[in-house]
Amino acid sequence: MSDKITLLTYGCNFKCKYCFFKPLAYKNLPIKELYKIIYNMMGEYELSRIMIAGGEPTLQEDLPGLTKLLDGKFYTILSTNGSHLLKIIDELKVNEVHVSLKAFNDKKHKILTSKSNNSTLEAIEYLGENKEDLGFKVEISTVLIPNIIEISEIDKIAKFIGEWDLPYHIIAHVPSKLKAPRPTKKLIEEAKKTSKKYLSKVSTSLESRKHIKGEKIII
Ligand SMILES: C[S@@+](CC[C@H](N)C(=O)[O-])C[C@H]1O[C@@H](n2cnc3c(N)ncnc32)[C@H](O)[C@@H]1O
Ligand code: SF4
Repeated sequence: MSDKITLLTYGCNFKCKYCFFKPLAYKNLPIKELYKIIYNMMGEYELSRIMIAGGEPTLQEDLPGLTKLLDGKFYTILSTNGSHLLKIIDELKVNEVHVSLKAFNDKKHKILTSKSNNSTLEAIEYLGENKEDLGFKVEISTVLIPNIIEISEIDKIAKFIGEWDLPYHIIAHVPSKLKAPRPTKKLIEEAKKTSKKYLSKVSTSLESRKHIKGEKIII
């Protein structure tokens, strides 16, 4: 049993063609009730880390309130597409924020997600400029998709975030809706090598975050 759970929030403002998030059903829970469930699980399962993802968690009105309730009791990681992050950033109480930048080229971004990357780039710029004063760690990530988001795009993203030397995580595409394959180990290693030209901290899904098949907790 892992010490980490992922809270999946419902709804998203992007329509990423490759997104593997498939909500089958959801419950509308007041944050205090949700917190009570999590708190009870903490004792039972030795939980210490919570990832808040989705869907797009920053669209949930009471996300800052939830992070305040979790603050100090759990190590909390927010996973976001970054587009609404600046609207709530001052109210968040989290330990890490992971921003996924789907593409640097805006035309590509619009084709892939249905939205411009302007607000995500703005959020990353803010995180970079203020990284010493944020009070949480930051990580930027990109899904490497053969023939769609390739080395040239990773190179542009790494160069952009290189200005602030933000930690970068390269995620291997998991085929779901989009019929593109998984990148090969060679391609992932090449993407890492390219990013290392600009960044001191680059990780890939080859090294971390393996999803354990069949292990699910549903609230
Ligand atoms: C499902 S999203 C939820 C959080 C937020 N909406 C976002 O996009 O960052 C969580 C992470 O999964 C990644 N992701 C989504 N579909 C994927 C796929 N088919 N293969 C690999 N990663 C994927 C996203 O890029 C993001 O980094
Ligand atoms: S922003 Fe995140 S949740 Fe929304 S469609 Fe894209 S990958 Fe899926």
